[in-house]
Amino acid sequence: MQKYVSRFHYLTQDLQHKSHLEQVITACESGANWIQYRCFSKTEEQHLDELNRIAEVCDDWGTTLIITDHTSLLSKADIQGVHIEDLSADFTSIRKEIGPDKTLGASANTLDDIKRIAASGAVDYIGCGPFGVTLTKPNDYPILGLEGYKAIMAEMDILRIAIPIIAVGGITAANIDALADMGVHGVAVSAAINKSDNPASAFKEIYRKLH
Ligand SMILES: Cc1ncc(COP(=O)(O)OP(=O)(O)O)c(N)n1
Ligand SMILES: Cc1ncsc1CCOP(=O)(O)O
Ligand SMILES: [Mg+2]
Repeated sequence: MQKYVSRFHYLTQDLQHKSHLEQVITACESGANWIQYRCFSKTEEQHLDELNRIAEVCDDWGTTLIITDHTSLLSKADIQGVHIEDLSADFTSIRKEIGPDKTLGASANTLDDIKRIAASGAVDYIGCGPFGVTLTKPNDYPILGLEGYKAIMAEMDILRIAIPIIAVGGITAANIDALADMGVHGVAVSAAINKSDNPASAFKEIYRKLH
C-alpha cells in the first residue's frame, strides 16, 4: 500500500533549553504536517510519557507523528509510524511486527543502501544523507552534496526504484530550491530550525520554499 509521505519532515532534538514537547508545539503552530520525535536522552518510561503528550498536540493539529527507533512504542501511543536509523535493520521483520498501516522510514547513505531497502518492499520512504555538515548526528559517512543526490536520483530512475527520498543532514532554507531541482521528494530538517534564534520563523521560511 502506497502511503502519503510529507515533503517536509521536521525532527525534534535533545536540547538544553527547550523540551521536545515545546519544539513540537512551535512546529505545529508554524504549520508542520509531519514531525519525527527524535529523542535519545530519556528512559523508556519518560520517553513514553513525553510521547503521549506530544501525540495529543499532534492529534489536535492533525500532524503526522513518527518516532525514531523505538518500534515498541508504536502500539502504546497515538503515532503513525517509526523511522529506523539502523542501516542494517531487518525491515521485512519490522514490517511484520508493526503491521501494514504504520509508516516505516529507513536511513541510507548510498545507492546500495537504497537498493537493499527498496528491495525489501517494506519501507515507505528513505532518509538519505548527509547532505552537508551536521553536528546533530556526526558520523563518518561522506557528504553527498547536490551532486550526490543528482547521481542517486539518476540511478534510481534507471533502476525504476520509486521510493520517496528525503534529503537529510545540514540542510538550511538556502538549500531547499537546489535540492528540489535534484528530484528528491522532500527534506528532513532539525538544527537549522531548533538552533535558530527564531525557530518558528526558520520553520516557516523552509515551509514556504517547499509549498
Ligand atoms: C527523515 C530521516 N532521515 C534520516 C534520519 C536518520 O538518519 P541517520 O541514520 O541518523 O543518518 P546517518 O546515520 O545515515 O547519517 C532520520 N532520523 N529521519
Ligand atoms: C537524523 C540525522 N541524521 C543525519 S543528520 C540528522 C538530523 C538532521 O540533521 P540537521 O540537524 O543537520 O538538520
Ligand atoms: Mg544511520
